[in-house]
Amino acid sequence: MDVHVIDHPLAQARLTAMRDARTDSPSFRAALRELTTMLVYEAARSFPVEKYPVQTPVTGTEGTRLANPPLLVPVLRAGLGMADAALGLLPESSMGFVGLARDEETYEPRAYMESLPRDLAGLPVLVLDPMLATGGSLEHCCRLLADRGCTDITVLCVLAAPIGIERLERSGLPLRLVTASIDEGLNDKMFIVPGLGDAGDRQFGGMPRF
Ligand SMILES: O=P(O)(O)OC[C@H]1O[C@H](OP(=O)(O)OP(=O)(O)O)[C@H](O)[C@@H]1O
Ligand SMILES: O=c1cc[nH]c(=O)[nH]1
Ligand SMILES: [Mg+2]
Repeated sequence: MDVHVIDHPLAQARLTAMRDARTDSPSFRAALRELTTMLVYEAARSFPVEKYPVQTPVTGTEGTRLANPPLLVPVLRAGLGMADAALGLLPESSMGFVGLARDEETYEPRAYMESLPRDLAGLPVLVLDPMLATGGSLEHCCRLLADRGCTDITVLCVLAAPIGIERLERSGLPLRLVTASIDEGLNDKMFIVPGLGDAGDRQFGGMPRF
């Protein structure tokens, strides 16, 4: 599996703001939006393009556009904070939604929402979820996509734990990963260390569980 870490100084500065426990929800959401713009920008570097004629005020020339804009799939809740920034860079894209909540005892994902096109053959998908911890949630999401015929999945994360990356690798699913960091590991509650806490709660409120 191709894993790409975005170590640009501006991306790392936004990530640091998100890690900082003193960062409040509005600033956390702003840093996530800005970091998502950078992750999407880098992930899109390899997207196929097509040429088409455009007229400038001076003359005719050749323009460039994405040949096949991806479907965007934020994983609720935490991925919602990446959706608007991704759509801003990819305005031609459509959006599907997957709602998953990790069980606090088994750490397995519980699916509560799924709104996706029935047939994803030929359509690349950009999955948005800031956290790859055990990998259960993203494996579940990517399997839903592959079951609908998707063969080209890019997962965008803020943080990835090595064990989660290994799980996605073992899944054999057709995906690549773009992340701002590969962290050290997980604690006994399966939170990423050093991490940033619960990405959903830090954006939208909730009780700390780590
Ligand atoms: O790799 P995993 O061990 O499966 O953990 C990662 C998942 O945990 C978080 O969601 P959470 O279940 O906390 O739901 P939320 O977004 O509603 O907070 C996160 O956004 C991922 O989806
Ligand atoms: O560290 C973690 C692990 C899973 N989900 C989160 O939001 N944070
Ligand atoms: Mg959460």
